[in-house]
Amino acid sequence: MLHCSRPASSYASQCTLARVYRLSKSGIDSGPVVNILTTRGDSVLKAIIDYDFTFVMNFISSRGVGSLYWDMTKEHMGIKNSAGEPNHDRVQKYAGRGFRVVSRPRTRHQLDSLRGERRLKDKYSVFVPFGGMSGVWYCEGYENISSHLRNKRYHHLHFPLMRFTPLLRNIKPSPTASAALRERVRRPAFLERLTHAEDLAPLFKNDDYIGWSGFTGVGYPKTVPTAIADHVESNDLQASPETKKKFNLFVGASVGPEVEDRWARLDMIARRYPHQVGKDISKGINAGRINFADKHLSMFPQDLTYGYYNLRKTHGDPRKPLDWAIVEATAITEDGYIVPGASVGATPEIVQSTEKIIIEVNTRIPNLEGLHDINHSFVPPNRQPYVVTHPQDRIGLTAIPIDPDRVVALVESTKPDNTGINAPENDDSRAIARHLIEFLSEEVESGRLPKSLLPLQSGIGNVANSIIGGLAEGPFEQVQVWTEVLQDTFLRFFDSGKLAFATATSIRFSPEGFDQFYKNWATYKDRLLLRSQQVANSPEIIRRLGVIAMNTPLEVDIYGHANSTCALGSRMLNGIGGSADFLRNAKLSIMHTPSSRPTKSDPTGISCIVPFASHVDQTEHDLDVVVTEQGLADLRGLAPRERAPLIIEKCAHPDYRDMLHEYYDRALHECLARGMGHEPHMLRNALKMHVGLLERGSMKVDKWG
Ligand SMILES: CC(=O)SCCNC(=O)CCNC(=O)[C@H](O)C(C)(C)COP(=O)(O)OP(=O)(O)OC[C@H]1O[C@@H](n2cnc3c(N)ncnc32)[C@H](O)[C@@H]1OP(=O)(O)O
Repeated sequence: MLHCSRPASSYASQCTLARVYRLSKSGIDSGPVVNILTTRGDSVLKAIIDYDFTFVMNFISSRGVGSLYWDMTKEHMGIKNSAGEPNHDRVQKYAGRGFRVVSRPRTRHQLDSLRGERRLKDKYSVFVPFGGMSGVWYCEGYENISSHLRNKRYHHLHFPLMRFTPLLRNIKPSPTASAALRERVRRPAFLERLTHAEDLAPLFKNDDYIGWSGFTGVGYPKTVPTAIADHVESNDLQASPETKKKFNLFVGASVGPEVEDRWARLDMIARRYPHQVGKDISKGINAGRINFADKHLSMFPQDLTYGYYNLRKTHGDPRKPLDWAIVEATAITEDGYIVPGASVGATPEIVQSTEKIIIEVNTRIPNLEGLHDINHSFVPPNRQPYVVTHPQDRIGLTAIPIDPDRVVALVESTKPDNTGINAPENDDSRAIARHLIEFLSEEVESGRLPKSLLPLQSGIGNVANSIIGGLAEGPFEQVQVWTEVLQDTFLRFFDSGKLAFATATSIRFSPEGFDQFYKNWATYKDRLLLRSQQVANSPEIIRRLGVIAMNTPLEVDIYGHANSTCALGSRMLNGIGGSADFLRNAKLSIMHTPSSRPTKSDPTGISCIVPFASHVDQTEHDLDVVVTEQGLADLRGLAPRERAPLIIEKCAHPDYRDMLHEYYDRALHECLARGMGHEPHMLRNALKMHVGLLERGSMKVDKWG
């Protein structure tokens, strides 16, 4: 039973308030209480807005639930609106409910939201209407219901002002669009959603599912993720389990370390799919703090749209795998479509799969309109073929279509992509490039490849850089590239006149490479296309074009199984990336690696040719060629017992060659004697080299035992 009383209100006389009815279960003023306010004016909201603490700025009306300071309410914080005794009994009351009162707001956002005039429908408010409308209405820039509802139904709820202490007025102006931004954003309605990144930061809740644009450290959002990290750090949110924020982060591939590694250092990442590069993120994964699932890059966007990543998500709209997409654009079209930067990655599927979109328009990076070819993702049984028969075929749009109603905020960014220099070439990588160019020349001579080769895919790292650099000086003309990432040496390849056309999903140039690229944009732009990773890495297209795929593993075993991801079978490095998308489907599947790598105690302590790969990403069924600086093993058409001696002889480092031959000979002898000699192993010794590395810092084995 509810009791109703009508207490005198101390503030009723100050405003339009007529009556306060107090409902409580017990009839006394303790326990949960509901105040029903009636006013003399045309709306009760003025009475609420005139109240002198932000605590009571959260209310239920006949139309819905509103909060004028929802970010502070979430943080259990209230701000005094007028002079008075800090231990005032009304403050104590809220303290008893777990709030704390601050006389000075702590963040710029809090200051800003107290600035001068407040309206019910300003950008700091949130209103959840009852019935008939889906979703949350975020005022002004945050609205996601149709504008006629906003304008018509809520018009009478506008309130002209709120009185605040002069100290807190006009602390920070609203963002105004720069001339550069106005030029880039051709849909003016989006400019009305222009927001400070730091105002958005408190909106992200623990366990939110967040997608970012970006791929191999380019085209990722820089400003909002930095503001979120600043908010977490400056408010010391990670110190307590109650305020701690850990997010589920989905990005096409890696992004700049200044954001991703920082999030990892602040322990803000609960889950990260499907590829990453960075010391701190990898440390977080291998220390067990971050759940990472490594996925073929062609499959990640489709799995997102299939709803595989939100199967266990317990909040939000189940049809929307992500709560937020934060994406970088270099321009926005009249239709509100996003023109990405130097990568496309999984952005089309990320914006397709999200409830809310925040766009960072980067006015420092040139508008790259025309560089992209974008497809929409359909799910089976409505999936369409990608009708590409030549690398230069365009099959999509020049910008990423989005639902404009889902765009909740726009932020201007002027931060560059943080790419750093490309891995430098060295003697080993040049030797590998020479072996490969010789092999490809023989293929042309024998008629198995045309003179211009077939479209090339090249991974990242110094070997890939050397191969492409070598091709710039090599014998092949009118070469085409169908790849995932372009590195600096592609500029040399273009400039040599030997590269006719290249398509990828990302351009990962060094800062100097980008300078050269942007300066000479006119000369490159017609010979280049960026596509989504689902198309760039599409098995269907790779197989149709007969791509020549070349990637670096950690280790290859004597039968042709390769490990690209887990050092010593356990320690995750970056992830499989697109290597297996290409190697599984290419016409020529090539893995290149130095034959050995140094450890602290032994300059050749790691052999990249091992008896048994400690983790398998690419299998013997996929690989055609293994090449190291020592030589090249052509495995095509060979059975496992033919492959092993060839790989050891051609590819192993001399420090390991005899040891590996002995392993194979003994394994063969033992397994044939048992009638199980198809792919012979001595299981007791198969990982002995790895154990040696773990225990002694070297893979060298004295005897097999
Ligand atoms: C985005 C894309 O997908 S591009 C397309 C191609 N993508 C891929 O191929 C993805 C998978 N491949 C990769 O990530 C890389 O090629 C790698 C990691 C396999 C090799 O890259 P490299 O630059 O040659 O590796 P690097 O020499 O720096 O070795 C990385 C670490 O692994 C260790 N390591 C390398 N090989 C081994 C090995 N066989 N056993 C144990 N540890 C090893 C190194 O010592 C080094 O350790 P550190 O970080 O403590 O110094």
